Amino acid sequence: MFNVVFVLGPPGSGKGTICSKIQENLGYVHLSAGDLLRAERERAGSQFGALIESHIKNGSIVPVEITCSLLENAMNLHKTANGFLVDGFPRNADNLSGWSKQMSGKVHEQFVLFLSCPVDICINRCLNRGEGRTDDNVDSLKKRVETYNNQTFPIIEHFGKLNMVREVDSERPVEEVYEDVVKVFEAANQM
Ligand SMILES: Nc1ncnc2c1ncn2[C@@H]1O[C@H](COP(=O)(O)OP(=O)(O)O)[C@@H](O)[C@H]1O
Ligand SMILES: Nc1ccn([C@@H]2O[C@H](COP(=O)(O)OP(=O)(O)O)[C@@H](O)[C@H]2O)c(=O)n1
Ligand SMILES: [Mg+2]
Repeated sequence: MFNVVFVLGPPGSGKGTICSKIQENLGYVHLSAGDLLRAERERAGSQFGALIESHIKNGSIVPVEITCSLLENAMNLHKTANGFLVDGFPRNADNLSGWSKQMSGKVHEQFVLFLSCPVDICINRCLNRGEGRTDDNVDSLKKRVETYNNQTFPIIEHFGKLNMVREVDSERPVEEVYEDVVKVFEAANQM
């Protein structure tokens, strides 16, 4: 049974930044759904490259069968991890139902880390991220924020009703955000 923590929040809220610090210090393996999709897009011989790129540019969500299989394959490469940080997933109802279908009985979902940050700040962070991503431009960001508001936030609310959401204000400097995030992990694991 793999321990899983879902990490959600608007684009640019700091999911990747915080996950890499947790991975470094707490023995969880960071799996970014976006990074896995970008790697699959680049993989020679992938039949999904063009489909993935069109979703990424449009800020829409790739069908779960693709994303969930990438996540499960990556988890199987790290069988001894303390747990997995599943970053940027589940982002819509299709993601959630596909995950449940494919992963139930194989994973224990510990909690959802929700990094909350005002959207205007998030957009500025993305525009200054400097990773050369095809979706870090004003047009794509508008669509990504719309997708977040209409599809992802309802998923966070769904987990909220199950008392699974741990919200941390990620508008603050990284060190302060991280300090609070560590407390959440300590409480969950009684470290
Ligand atoms: N707490 C923070 N304060 C200021 N900048 C941040 C903070 N967290 C992340 N960043 C920066 O914002 C950008 C987006 O962060 P990232 O971790 O990629 O977010 P996400 O994965 O949620 O899109 C990066 O350039 C990162 O260095
Ligand atoms: N579960 C997911 C995660 C990302 N994606 C796609 O990948 C894009 C980038 O996701 P990301 O997690 O790397 O973006 P950030 O929130 O880190 O900025 C999203 O806008 C979607 O198009 C997806 O389709 N399904
Ligand atoms: Mg990210």
